[in-house]
Amino acid sequence: MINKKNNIYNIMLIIFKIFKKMPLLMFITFTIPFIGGVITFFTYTTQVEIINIIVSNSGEESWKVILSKVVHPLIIFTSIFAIQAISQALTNIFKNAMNTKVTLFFKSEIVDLMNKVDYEKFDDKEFCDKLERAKSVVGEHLVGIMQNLVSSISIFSSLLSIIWLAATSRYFIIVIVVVGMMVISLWLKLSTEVKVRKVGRELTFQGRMGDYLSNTLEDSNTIRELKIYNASNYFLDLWGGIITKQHRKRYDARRDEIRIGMIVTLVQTIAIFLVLLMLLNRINSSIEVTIGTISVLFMAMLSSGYKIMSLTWPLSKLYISSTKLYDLNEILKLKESLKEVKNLEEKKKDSLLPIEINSVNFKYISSNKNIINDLNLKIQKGEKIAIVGENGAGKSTLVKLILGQYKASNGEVLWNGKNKISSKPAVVFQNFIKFQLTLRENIALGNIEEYHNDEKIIETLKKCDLYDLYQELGGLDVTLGRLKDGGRQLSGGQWQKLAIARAVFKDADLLVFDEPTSAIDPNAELEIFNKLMKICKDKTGVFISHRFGWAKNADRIIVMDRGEIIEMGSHEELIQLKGNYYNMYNLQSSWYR
Ligand SMILES: Nc1ncnc2c1ncn2[C@@H]1O[C@H](COP(=O)(O)OP(=O)(O)OP(=O)(O)O)[C@@H](O)[C@H]1O
Repeated sequence: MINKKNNIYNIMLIIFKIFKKMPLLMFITFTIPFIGGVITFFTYTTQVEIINIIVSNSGEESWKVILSKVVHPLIIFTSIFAIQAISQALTNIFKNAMNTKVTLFFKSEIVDLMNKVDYEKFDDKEFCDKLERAKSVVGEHLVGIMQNLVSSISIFSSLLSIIWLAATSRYFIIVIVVVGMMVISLWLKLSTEVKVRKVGRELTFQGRMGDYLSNTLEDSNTIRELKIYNASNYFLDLWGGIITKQHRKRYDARRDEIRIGMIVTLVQTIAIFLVLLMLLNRINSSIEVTIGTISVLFMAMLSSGYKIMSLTWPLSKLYISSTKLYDLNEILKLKESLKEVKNLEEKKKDSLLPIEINSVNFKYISSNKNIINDLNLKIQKGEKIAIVGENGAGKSTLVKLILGQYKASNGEVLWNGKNKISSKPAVVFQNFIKFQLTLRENIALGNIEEYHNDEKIIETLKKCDLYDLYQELGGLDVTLGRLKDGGRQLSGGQWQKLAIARAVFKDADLLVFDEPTSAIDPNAELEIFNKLMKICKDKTGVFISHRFGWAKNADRIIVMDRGEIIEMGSHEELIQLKGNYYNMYNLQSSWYR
């Protein structure tokens, strides 16, 4: 049984996914450094050849004759170096291309999942945590993983070239000793490196805490307050305690590393000594073993120590960082299971109306009580409905059910007689988005097909009281917000009007406004509300607020309390009823008198 949390399993899974997506690019990116490393073997063989030529001719020939004999292997030697330099440059080019594609691929997979998954999933804490961790992997983290993979391949293949060189001695036991030395040293070094890194990771919270305390201690405002309470020493002790603890843990981990480092050096020295002994023993009995082979293999084995050290670095990093790949794999698995869920295809001609809510109960995943209780409501085509009620009454939840974002726990919601929503209404949410894009984009995102329809955009701006802003900006393509240097800052009210304009631009037959005027001052509020009523003249409008003043002009006012509709009717009817609406209306209107 495979442990799904196993780091290596998760790396393999991600590599497989990347390979499926971009087989050629991945093949090239991994193959070039591999070849670059393996051809080191030919630098060794030419070195062997050069040394052998020099040794065998040193007594008899003049230096010019020797030089003429080594010219050929020297040319091969420099050509291999040139090929390795080119392969290095090519690896960097392909690596960068692959990093960009990999980031784009996984990011779009996550965004796609977020679009497809039921809205309710975002109330599931476990899902949200997993999603956050998966998102954090994509980008820098994944790029780091790919870099480490490529570096590991390159170093690993250069180690292979040493094994290949050992194999040329035609003495099998030498290959075993060389491979054994490499495996043992790599395993020992890798296990300690992983241990040290794990300690580093465990210390990240302590590190952040230490930084926080250290910065706090140097902050003049904090010093002022700590001085009053005479508490600086407490903070100093807290900080001192943390850094001493960190130091001790790191020291323990490093002490192990030194011990293992000594064992590794011992293993390598013994292996080199053994190989040397075996080769010297065969020097007179075989033509395969020459001074050249011995000296080059000796130097190559010495350099393998350094290569193993440099391989443990990317490998241990790869191992540690791949713990996060588990979350990414889990999220991608969920995406696979949603493959069948096609993005809602907008059938603009399909009307959503009337909307019938029949005996609906609703409860959030994270809550154990009903937020909507046995609610019945019918919204007719062309109606303007105001939903009012105190904070937490369930107004926004009811709207989420109307929008089809959440499914009723009991009962049914029908859109034009169907239990599935087939087109999207236009909505202005309480926490609307301030897109740091141009004025045009902020409106056209409501209906991207009309992106170039300047006339319609300007008409919408006029309807939503934003024509002055448009004139002041001098065009539709001016960037809004803080992101761009010189970008135009807007007030909260202006941003809210933009969100309203975006919804109006959509041309939907149902418009929903969840607290559409909360950021707008009371004087402008009534004006905007009256405008919204006009905008919705031929449409159906659902307005939510816990302010009662502007609901007067709605065809029907729904008063909610604790998930139930407690009163329903026109303003006049509810005033006559002298119930909750009457009391709250009078109370709120007294604030403005
Ligand atoms: N995602 C959620 N998970 C769990 N409980 C929620 C969630 N969203 C809202 N609630 C709870 O449901 C109840 C109704 O919230 P809702 O937002 O529908 O009220 P509201 O009438 O729109 O309030 P307000 O006027 O403050 O916006 C509240 O008790 C709230 O805490």
